[in-house]
Amino acid sequence: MATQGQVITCKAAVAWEPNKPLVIEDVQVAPPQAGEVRVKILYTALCHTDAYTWSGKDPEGLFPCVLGHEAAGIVESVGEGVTHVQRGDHVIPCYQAECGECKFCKSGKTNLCGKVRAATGVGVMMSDHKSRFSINGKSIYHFMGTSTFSQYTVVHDVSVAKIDPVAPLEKVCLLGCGVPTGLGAVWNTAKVEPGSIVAVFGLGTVGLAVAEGAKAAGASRIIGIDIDSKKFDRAKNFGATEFINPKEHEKPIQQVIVDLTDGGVDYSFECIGNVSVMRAALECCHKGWGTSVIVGVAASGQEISTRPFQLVTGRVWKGTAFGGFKSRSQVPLLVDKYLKKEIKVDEYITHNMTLTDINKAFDLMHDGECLRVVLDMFV
Ligand SMILES: NC(=O)C1=CN([C@@H]2O[C@H](COP(=O)(O)OP(=O)(O)OC[C@H]3O[C@@H](n4cnc5c(N)ncnc54)[C@H](O)[C@@H]3O)[C@@H](O)[C@H]2O)C=CC1
Ligand SMILES: N[C@@H](CCC(=O)N[C@@H](CSC=O)C(=O)NCC(=O)O)C(=O)O
Ligand SMILES: [Zn+2]
Ligand SMILES: [Zn+2]
Repeated sequence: MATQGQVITCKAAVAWEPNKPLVIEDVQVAPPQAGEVRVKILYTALCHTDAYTWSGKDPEGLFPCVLGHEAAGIVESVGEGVTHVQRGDHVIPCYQAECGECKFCKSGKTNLCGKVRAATGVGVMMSDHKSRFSINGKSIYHFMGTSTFSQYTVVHDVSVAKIDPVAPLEKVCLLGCGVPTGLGAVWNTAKVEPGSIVAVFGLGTVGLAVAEGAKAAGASRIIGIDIDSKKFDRAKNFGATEFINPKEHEKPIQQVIVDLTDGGVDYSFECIGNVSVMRAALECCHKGWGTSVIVGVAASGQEISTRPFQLVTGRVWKGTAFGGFKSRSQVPLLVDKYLKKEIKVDEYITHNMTLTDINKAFDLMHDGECLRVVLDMFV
């Protein structure tokens, strides 16, 4: 039955309130308006940023909403004026847009895009400042411009990347967030050179992707740091060469690392979202040139600090969003790299479940064994 131009009623996991179990609801998804695309989401993964917003600590978290931003699907219909994708295209929704025309996109200095960010930060579509999701007339907010915990979602056309239809959607959904973030933090943000010494704080999906990216960049030592030593064995397969558990040391972790590396590392990456660790990650960098990249998302109200002397003496503190990748143009290239077996993706998927099990899937994320859970949206 043709659905184009019609409201679609489908299943979605709705976050009615912070921290309350998500509820699988029948939601109405309005047709895409001009400059919008309605996507049938086939697979979505869960990212810790979904859990962060759900917790109520995200200043941009609005409820009720449909969370989710790491997914893959097929275009169901497009609104007026949309030319770069059409019905049937395989796509990855991109929480970081790329319009190619705004001040940010044209700067050549950042992957951030300004076109729809104000609207996506308040859970609505740009054209009319309204949501396309509702339940019996009650409006439900969008999230990160993606809302992939729904069988159908509406995104801005600048927030969707067309990919090779050969790619398995149940795998490449991961290229919507965590894996590109870690790889790009190394390749685009830090620009790690061959022979570098790298420290990775936090060996979840993002930290492992940092290790993978650092190995590909030719780093000579990749030091993995985690408070859970069970993470270490697996991290070897992603490129980490040595491991430190801060709990097993009396000295501050930055001092332990400085002592082990003749003065500090060339590059460090914080992949946790803990502001104390962010400080340690900066301070374990080598005087004169060491660069630390903040990747983890810290909750509202948290602040970073260090002695300014750390920066005066040449250390550099940076951050990265989506690993600095320009989404619409570079996500398809990452898919191609996966198809050529140049980057890992399957290895980050530890669990496969269904949309109905989404609350169990979130529980699993606290399990030390879990990296990414992929949900099949239509089982
Ligand atoms: N900047 C960006 O564009 C993005 C940021 N993120 C953020 O990256 C962070 C990491 O994401 P995932 O890898 O999925 O999370 P994860 O929870 O799977 O991994 C975090 C790891 O840090 C370890 N850890 C926790 N506290 C620690 C401490 N004090 N010292 C050392 N290790 C510690 C945990 O044992 C775990 O292995 C999250 O904050 C997430 O929101 C995720 C995607 C994109
Ligand atoms: N709303 C949050 C912002 C959290 C954040 O920093 N998000 C990252 C992506 S995390 C993905 O899993 C990001 O890319 N930020 C840039 C952006 O434009 O949002 C808060 O206010 O804490
Ligand atoms: Zn994410
Ligand atoms: Zn732009």
